[in-house]
Amino acid sequence: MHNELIMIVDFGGQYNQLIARRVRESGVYSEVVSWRNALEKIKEKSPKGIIFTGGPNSVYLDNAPTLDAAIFDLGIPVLGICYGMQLMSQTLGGKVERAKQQEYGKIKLNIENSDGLFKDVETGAQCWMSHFDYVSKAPEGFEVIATTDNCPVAAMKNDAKKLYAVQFHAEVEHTPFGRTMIKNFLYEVCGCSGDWNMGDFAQNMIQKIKETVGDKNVLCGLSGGVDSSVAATMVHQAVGNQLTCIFVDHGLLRKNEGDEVEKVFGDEFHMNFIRVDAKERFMNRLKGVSDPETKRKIIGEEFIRVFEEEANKLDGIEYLVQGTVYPDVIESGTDTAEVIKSHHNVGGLPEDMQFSLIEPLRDLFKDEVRRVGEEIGVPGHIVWRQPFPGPGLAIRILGEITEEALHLVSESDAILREEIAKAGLDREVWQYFTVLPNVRSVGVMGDERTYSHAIGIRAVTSIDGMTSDWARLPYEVLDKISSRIVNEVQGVNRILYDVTSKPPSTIEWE
Ligand SMILES: Nc1ncnc2c1ncn2[C@@H]1O[C@H](COP(=O)(O)OP(=O)(O)OP(=O)(O)O)[C@@H](O)[C@H]1O
Ligand SMILES: O=c1[nH]c(=O)c2[nH+]cn([C@@H]3O[C@H](COP(=O)(O)O)[C@@H](O)[C@H]3O)c2[nH]1
Ligand SMILES: NC(=O)CC[C@H](N)C(=O)O
Ligand SMILES: [Mg+2]
Repeated sequence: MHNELIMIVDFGGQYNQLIARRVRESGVYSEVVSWRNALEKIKEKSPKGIIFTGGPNSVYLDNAPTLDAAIFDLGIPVLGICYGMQLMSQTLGGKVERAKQQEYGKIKLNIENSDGLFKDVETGAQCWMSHFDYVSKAPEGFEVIATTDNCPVAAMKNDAKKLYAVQFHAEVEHTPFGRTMIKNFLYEVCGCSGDWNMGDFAQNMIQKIKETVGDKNVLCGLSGGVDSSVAATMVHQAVGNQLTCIFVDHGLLRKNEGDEVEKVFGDEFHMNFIRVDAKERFMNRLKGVSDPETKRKIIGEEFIRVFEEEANKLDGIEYLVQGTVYPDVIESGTDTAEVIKSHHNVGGLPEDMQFSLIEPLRDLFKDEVRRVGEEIGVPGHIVWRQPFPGPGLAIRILGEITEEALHLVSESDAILREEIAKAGLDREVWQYFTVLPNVRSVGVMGDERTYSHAIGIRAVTSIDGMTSDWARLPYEVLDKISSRIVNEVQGVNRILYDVTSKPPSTIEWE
């Protein structure tokens, strides 16, 4: 029942879970642990290999994250990436310094030895770098296996001790041979056989949920979205009727969404389903609030209060299931990563909550959740729905949420969705919606001056929501959407198209 495991030691880098998913994609299970308790966890779980991530610190400064050198004597293969390589070097007697020439972006890699780690990788291949510091001298016993024009040790290894390290980020898409290299580490170095896949993940998780829940009852926050539908289906397969799903209509949903969700869950799913009309209480609490983080925290708390009230009407509810996914966790801030925005279901949770949480998808990215959904039989039209954030239209209205603002956003959004569907782009574009930036400008309609709202269109392509690019919607489609919105939604006289990627923007505007 126990799968081969690769342990990923987190030093606070931006792409840590990307490493985890590359490993999983290659057929080996992986988990991320903080550097603070890494040694203990590694001893407890005996992984087949260890990967050190990148991180924002410099290894030679006081208080930089570090590790007991004993980790290198366990006989378990280690791959250090960026900060991880620098830490390995310094700990084992090499030298790390601030580079005169920092490397950021796409860089050519000169490979000097292509056995093992670089099997099937051509010299001169492009890799992606992001560092100020560099290894100026490899530790004794190490062979330099790659360089770049500015970096004398871009990769190094000590075959006898099974220690490997690279300065570049093998986990990002911009290092095209990264997947091959990670596979080489797993299969050539660690000797993994590849005994893991998404189907196993789902079945193991269902078993684990069954054991955790026992004979207690469970509530699930169900939005009708991808993540909570997949989570609810897993829990339903684990404990059947002990599960009750609660769908909160907070008045911040898209046009007709409440009725559509109720219909789908009534017709296609055979779970206990309750729809709660909570518009008034959400609107009351949000009155006069315009700060984005305050909105998120209020919404996060109010969701829980609604769940608690519903739980008290039922018997023996101990657990709350949420469809939390990894980007919700990392963007809400962790002990090593910065807060980008408090997702209502993680950073927005109140401290005094009466439930224990069950979040079966917490370590996964959206595209992985979709694969799990397909494995366990969630209908395609739900698995491939575009994401919609829990705080809903509240974070697409900049400033205070009023009835007028809600009307402008939901009506314009309905037009946008209709036109995207008509153009057959709804699978191609990852997420698309309108926002109310809360600016007015002058226009002329029917020979009269107007001073009305602008509406922004946001449409992005993405794989996992962690990074995204603006979608190149055809001009004709944009034209149609623009003219329909200004004609059909009173109070709008200007349409903007958001042409920023993430980073530096985020997908939502708040
Ligand atoms: N209207 C709602 N009613 C009940 N629970 C909700 C609601 N909106 C969000 N949640 C809870 O918060 C979690 C996070 O919301 P999020 O929008 O990220 O996921 P989702 O709605 O399930 O999927 P998607 O990303 O496809 O929209 C959900 O999985 C669900 O548990
Ligand atoms: O359930 C959610 N609760 C939230 O508080 C939240 N904030 C953003 N999102 C969704 O997450 C993805 C990444 O969004 P950002 O680039 O705006 O951070 C996008 O798909 C967003 O729609 C949220 N989902
Ligand atoms: N991306 C990283 O891991 C960076 C490591 C270190 N902070 C440097 O700048 O060199
Ligand atoms: Mg949602």
